[in-house]
Amino acid sequence: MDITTKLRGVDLRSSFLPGRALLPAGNPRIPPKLHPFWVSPSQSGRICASLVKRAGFYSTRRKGRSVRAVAVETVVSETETQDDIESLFSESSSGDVAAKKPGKKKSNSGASGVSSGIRLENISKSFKGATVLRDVSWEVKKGEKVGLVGVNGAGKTTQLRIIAGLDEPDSGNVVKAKENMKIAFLSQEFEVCPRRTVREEFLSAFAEEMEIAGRLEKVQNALEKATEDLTLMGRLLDEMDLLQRRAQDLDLDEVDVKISKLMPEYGFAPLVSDRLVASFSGGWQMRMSLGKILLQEPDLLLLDEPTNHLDLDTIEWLEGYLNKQDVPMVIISHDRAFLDQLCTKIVETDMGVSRTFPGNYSEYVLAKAAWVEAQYAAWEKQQKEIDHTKDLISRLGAGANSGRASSEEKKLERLQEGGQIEKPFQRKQMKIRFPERGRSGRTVLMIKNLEFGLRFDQVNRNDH
Ligand SMILES: Nc1ncnc2c1ncn2[C@@H]1O[C@H](COP(=O)(O)OP(=O)(O)OP(=O)(O)O)[C@@H](O)[C@H]1O
Repeated sequence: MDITTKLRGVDLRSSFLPGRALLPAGNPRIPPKLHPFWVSPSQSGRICASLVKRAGFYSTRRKGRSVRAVAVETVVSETETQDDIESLFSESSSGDVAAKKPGKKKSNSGASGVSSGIRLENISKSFKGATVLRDVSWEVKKGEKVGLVGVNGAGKTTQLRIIAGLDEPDSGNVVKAKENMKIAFLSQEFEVCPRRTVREEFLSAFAEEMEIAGRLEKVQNALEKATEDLTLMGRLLDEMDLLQRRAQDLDLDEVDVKISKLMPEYGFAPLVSDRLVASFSGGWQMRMSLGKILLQEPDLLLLDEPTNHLDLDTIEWLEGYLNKQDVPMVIISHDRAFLDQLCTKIVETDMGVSRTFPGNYSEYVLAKAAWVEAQYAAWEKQQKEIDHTKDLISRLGAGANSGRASSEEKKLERLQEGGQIEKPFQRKQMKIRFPERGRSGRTVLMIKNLEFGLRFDQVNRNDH
């Protein structure tokens, strides 16, 4: 039976006034396709007409009496409405604000043995059986800017990904100065949304603050509509109080101030606040991306090739800006001048092994050359000693000198097992020579009476 047909001519808007509907939990007499809202004629004032999609009369028994009731299918189901209201409330309304407070976290500094930043301890990582990192150890502290260098595929990005928790090491630890450390990662692909305005883009950095602001607004709206339901009003007021305390902890009122202060630092005039991100060049989008990251006040900043695709002016701006920050930083860059301007320490990864050199890139190049030289000299000296000992053993042989021969053998064992110095690995430098050639003159190539053809037997051979 089509209940809607039966209702034809009934003006629902005049019959049902805004309000909440009653729910006849699982009443089997209401057709399943009709949403089980029902109101008896005496309760008809409690349904919101704007929500009504279909409705119909039906008979039911209440307290032994047969009553005519109305089944109503609503646009928004009762369950959804109920869920919407419930979604406004925090999981725990105990008001444990401190536990949720970001930025004011309990510091366990010292417990890990790292006062600030992070330390990599014996990190190893292989991909498909190929070892990329072998017992890699180094650290970065507050005020330090570490440049990660190495040839393509040396494992630089892998180290950043392990620090950021995007990859797991096979063995070893990343020791952090505190739990829940905020680690920011600026990669070559700047994370900006082209459809946002500049101000909206910066606002998106305050995800938690924006969530609280949005929830506060929803609770406020719900409160205005809940004037007839005192229980709900009470719950909403409690929720509002909780949210307001969280907003205070997060300095919600300061968000706009922070953005207004930051924009000129990044070169954005107040006038461009409402311009779309899409209308800015890559360099300006990088500024937004970096700005958003630093607005979150990270404990560690990871930068992977930040200067790629940037013009010279923006690179210089970036150098100046990063130089003023004392947040621990790890930078991967093939731009030596950039590393020279910023780095306080260089960590080189070569054949899976890392070595730390104090200073900037140029200082690293000199120190590395000196290290290779010293290492080579030490290796050569040890090789001579090994050869000499071997020679001595073979000459002493058995007999009266056997005692001395055996002590030399022990010495050789010690040299070969424990203290053997590794020969420093030096990559072959590619040498490209362009021989001097005289000027070619005006005519570079002249072809005269050239003929070309194939013999019949050659054509046949090619066919097979
Ligand atoms: N998820 C993966 N699966 C398989 N191999 C990987 C994976 N990630 C990295 N590798 C390999 O590990 C090695 C190190 O890669 P990584 O990106 O860390 O090097 P890189 O030093 O950053 O190189 P580049 O300077 O070219 O960016 C490379 O040989 C790479 O192919």
